[in-house]
Amino acid sequence: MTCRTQLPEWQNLAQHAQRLKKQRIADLFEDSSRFDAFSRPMPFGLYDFSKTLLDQPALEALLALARKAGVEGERARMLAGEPFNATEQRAVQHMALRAAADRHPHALGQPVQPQIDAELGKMEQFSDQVRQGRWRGYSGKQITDVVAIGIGGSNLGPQMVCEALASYAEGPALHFVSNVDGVQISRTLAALDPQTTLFVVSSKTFTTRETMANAATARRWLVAHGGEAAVAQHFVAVTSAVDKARAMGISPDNIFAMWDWVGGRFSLWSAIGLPIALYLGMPIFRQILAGARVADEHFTDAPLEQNVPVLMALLGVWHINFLGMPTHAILPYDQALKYLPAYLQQAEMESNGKSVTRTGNPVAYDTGAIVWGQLGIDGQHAFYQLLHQGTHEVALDFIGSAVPVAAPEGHHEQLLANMFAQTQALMNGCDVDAVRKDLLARGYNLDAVEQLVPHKVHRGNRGSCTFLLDKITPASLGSLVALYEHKIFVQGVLWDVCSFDQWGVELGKQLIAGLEQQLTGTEPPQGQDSSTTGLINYYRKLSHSKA
Ligand SMILES: O=P(O)(O)OC[C@H]1O[C@H](O)[C@H](O)[C@@H](O)[C@@H]1O
Repeated sequence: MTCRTQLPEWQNLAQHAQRLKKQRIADLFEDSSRFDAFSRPMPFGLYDFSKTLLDQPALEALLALARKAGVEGERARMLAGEPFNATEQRAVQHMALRAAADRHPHALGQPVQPQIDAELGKMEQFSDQVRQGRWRGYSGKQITDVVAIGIGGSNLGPQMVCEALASYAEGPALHFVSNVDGVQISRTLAALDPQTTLFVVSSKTFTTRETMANAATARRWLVAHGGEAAVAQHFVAVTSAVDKARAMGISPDNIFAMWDWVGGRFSLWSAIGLPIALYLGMPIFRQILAGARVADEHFTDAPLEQNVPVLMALLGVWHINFLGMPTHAILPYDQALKYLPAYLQQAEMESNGKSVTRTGNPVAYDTGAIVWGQLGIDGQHAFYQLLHQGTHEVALDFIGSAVPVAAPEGHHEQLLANMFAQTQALMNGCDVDAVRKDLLARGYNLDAVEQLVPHKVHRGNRGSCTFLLDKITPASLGSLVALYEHKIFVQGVLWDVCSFDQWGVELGKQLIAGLEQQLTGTEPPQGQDSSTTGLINYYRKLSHSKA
């Protein structure tokens, strides 16, 4: 495969970028059809990318790159269950988890639908039992609280979804524990009754140290109150390493399977979603899957120029590689989407934060966006100053919903007005003349006006995309998440990187055991750099003086 930067399509895009950098986005709106040309219906909503520095020739050049990179062929390979995760020789079949009955997905030649159906059935049975009070704890009481223990892909998806759809909740109270910092599990357990608490230990590998430490602490707490026999009624596991879960004393009946053809950060649709089913009920979980399926069908069937995740991916490449904007902020204007930025941060950065191509050659261009963000309305009072007047340009996704889930009179309009106002202010800015006029009208004297003008000018021309969902529902949420998943896939193809492995997280993990030993040891630390030695010694001095 030719290096991307040597493709005529890539070079053509560089020329378009040079041309457009002299252009103002606001001026592109002189074309009265701009909104129609640069927005698309998306499942359960509308995607507006008209407020970006893009015109029709540049958009066509981006689509040409997508064709040249073979997005459609690669999509077919992934869907066919080929070893698309090449460095681990695994299929990539998270779409199978929500596939229509007639799709018959395969992974490496093996049908996967029977396993998926069986696990969904098991989730249904178990979550119904717990929610209906038929599943009893060791003293015969119903379950009132579920503690979901897991980290990364085994935490972020369920936590994001449960927060988003909390208004549908009518099951047991739900608590998430991910951090090995003992404060989190201690505080969680302190407020709970062991007789009525169920633990869901989620870990694809069942080796993740943070999760294993938290599970062990929870287990000790339970056993101290209810004895060893209580584990069977109070612990369930979700994992692809069934043997390891059994070794923790969890009964095979209480182990929910996942598979190596589902990446952790794409796994909320599998039994990793068990906390969702317990909290919201299986019918809601199935609606989430159904919404994602609508997005999958859009992704697989819509032509590239109408295909929202393809357009999202292309815009990302445009911003990063041609307009020099390496960071991407996710700005939800809906309280429900509070944890979406954190969720997408893992999904995107762990997938496409790579610096070699699929054949192992160094890339000659930037990959994976640096994803960050938080609820937009809070961000306005925190970091938007930099978005409006800072030296960095940031790619921005504003996400709101037309119909609120619940809002006292006037709140939702105010929220949406804020979102639209920000996108306008960023794009239009406020030039010297407008600032001067405003200050004079406010009665400032001429000297003060001239001093203040440079500080108050907003140069504008800062683009953004807006996702306007009809309403946050289980289906629309499932669809939105699936659209971002597909964006990640397309970007991986455009950048020619392996999006479905994460070797970069391993090295740090390997060093932990040795360091743990040295922290607790008394011999002078061996084999460390002087920085780490100094830190260990400082820690030891304090921890010994505490003792
Ligand atoms: O589900 P687990 O095996 O416990 O893994 C939890 C997480 O930890 C790893 O370090 C990876 O970076 C993530 O991709 C994964 O989701």
